[in-house]
Parts: sequence; C-alpha cells; structure tokens
Amino acid sequence: MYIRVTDSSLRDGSHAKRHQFTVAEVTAVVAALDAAGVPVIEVTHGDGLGGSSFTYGRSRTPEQELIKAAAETATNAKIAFLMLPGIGLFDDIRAAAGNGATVCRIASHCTEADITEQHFGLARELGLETVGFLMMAHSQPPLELAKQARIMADAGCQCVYVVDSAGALVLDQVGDRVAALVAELGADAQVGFHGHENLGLGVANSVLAVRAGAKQIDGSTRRFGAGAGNTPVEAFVGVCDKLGIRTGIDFFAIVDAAEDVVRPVMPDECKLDRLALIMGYAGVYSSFLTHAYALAQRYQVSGAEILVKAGERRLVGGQEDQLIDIAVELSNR
Ligand SMILES: C[C@H](O)CC(=O)C(=O)O
Ligand SMILES: [Mn+2]
Repeated sequence: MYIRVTDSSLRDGSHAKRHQFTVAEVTAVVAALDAAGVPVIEVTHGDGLGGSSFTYGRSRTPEQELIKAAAETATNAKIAFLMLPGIGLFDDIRAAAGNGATVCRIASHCTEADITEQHFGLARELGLETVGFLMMAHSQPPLELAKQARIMADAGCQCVYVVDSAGALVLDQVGDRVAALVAELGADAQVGFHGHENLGLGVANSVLAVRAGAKQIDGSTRRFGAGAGNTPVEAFVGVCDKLGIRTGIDFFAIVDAAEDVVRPVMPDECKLDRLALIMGYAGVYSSFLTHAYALAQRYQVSGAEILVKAGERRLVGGQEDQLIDIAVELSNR
C-alpha cells in the first residue's frame, strides 16, 4: 500500500515561526525534504494565501517569493499551497500557479464546504491538482463531514482531508470520520488526514486514518506546526516502514533533515506544554496558540483561560479577533 505524504513545515510551521520565513530557510528545507523523497511540500503563510495581515500576522517575506523559490529548488517534490476563501483571492491562486506550485489546497470550516466551490473550479481550470480541507473536524459527526466532503468533491476536489485542527480527535474518532468520507466519495475523490499533536496522537491517529482508507497524510518534519505541532513526518515514516506501508520517503534521510536542517529554522521545539494540551482537550484551533501567548502577555492574563474560553465559545479559524475580546474580559474581571 502506498500513502502520499505532504509536509506542511513551511506552511503550518509558519504559525510557530510567526510567519518569519526567509527565502534561504525555505530553500534549505525544500532541498532537504526533496532529497529525502518527500513527494509534496506545502509553502504558504500559515493562514494560507493572503494571510499576511494585522489579524493573522505579517509575513517577513512575501509568500509568492517563497513559493517561487520552493518550486525552483524542488527536483521531484510537488509544491503545494493553502488558501482559505475570503482570506486569499482568485488572483493569489493564479500567482501561486504562475510561480510553479501545482497542488492547490482549499480550506473551509467543516460545515462550510460550499464556500470552496468556485475556488476548486478555478484551480481545475488552471490545471492544478486539488485538495480540500475540512477544518475543525472534531466538531462534527462522521456523516455530517461526509456530506461536506461530497460538496467539495462535486466542485472538483480530488482529495478531501479530515483536518484535526485542534488535535482533539482520539483514535477511532479519526477512523470513523475517514471511513465515512471513503464510503461517501468512493472513486470520486481520495481521502486524507491532517493531524496535530496536542494530545500526543498525531502518528497513531494517522495510522488509523490509513487503516480506514486515507490515501494522503499530512505531517511536519520535527512536528514544525501550530499548537504542539503536526504529525512528525520522520516518526510516521518509521512507523509506516515497520507496518509495510510505503511512503517513498527515506527514513534516515528525513531523520537527518529534521535534526540538521529543519530544527535550526525553528524558533523553538513545538512542545506538548500546558497551552497545547488545553487546545487538544478543549478543542481549540491550533493556530490560536501564538495569539494566546501574545495576548496573555499584553493583557497580563492567563493564556490557559483564554484558550478554555475559546473552546467554550467554539471559536473557529478566522475568529482570531475574538481572542482579543476574551483577553480584555479577563483583564477587566
Ligand atoms: C489555516 C489552518 O492553519 C489550517 C490548518 O492547518 C488546520 O486547520 O489545522
Ligand atoms: Mn494544521
């Protein structure tokens, strides 16, 4: 069995890096991952095309420059980009394609797949491979997710991902969701899984996704991603080798890339610390972590309390500004 791995270090890792990647860093990471046999490498602002802003955090380097440098560096790997309709625009998709990216990944909250339809249409017109992201997938039951996946597939999406944005899904909860999408989509589209480490389950959850029929799995080398980070690619590859699942990635080469190339680019290890654990437990969007740290500092309140309240209010990606409201309320209390 072959599973295609997409490495998100240069996109989900952008959250942990506060969007400060340089061209030299992106080039070094792409070269190392490509040499290790990683088939797809995602490069974009953490919140997707157009994410560089006051609300989400400004990029140090325009993301189109990073995409272009990545595409010029990779010899075998495809370069992917992420876009969230409303944050990115059609012209951003055209520019990314013009700069050499070939995989277009379009994300919506998992009850709002209909906002992606026109974007999948454009991506297919441009000849791009398409992937759909149903974010915060823990918040909906399997059959509801399957209905949303059908909307994406009918719009031209070739692989719909169950996205565990909060790292809140536990084992069979992943398998059940993936199985529901596989049953709904059949031969119309593949199914993928994107995990976070907030409860320490990225690799185990990804294996269960594969057993339920997922054909594409996301991870980040050295877990370089939002929250406690993503499924570590190097550990997933090692586990796949032992289970007889082929990824085409060389275990020793990806272990070296993690230690020698990716770690030096990271501001810190992605840790399973108090705030990350609370995110997984309370079902909070992983990219809120750096915002919670910054607001806790600015308003002298508890970052843990900010995240618990964000979980109670069921905030979704794009509602970063409401974290400010919570911090202000806590500081006035
Ligand atoms: C825009 C988000 O960071 C996408 C993602 O990686 C997730 O929901 O998880
Ligand atoms: Mn993610």
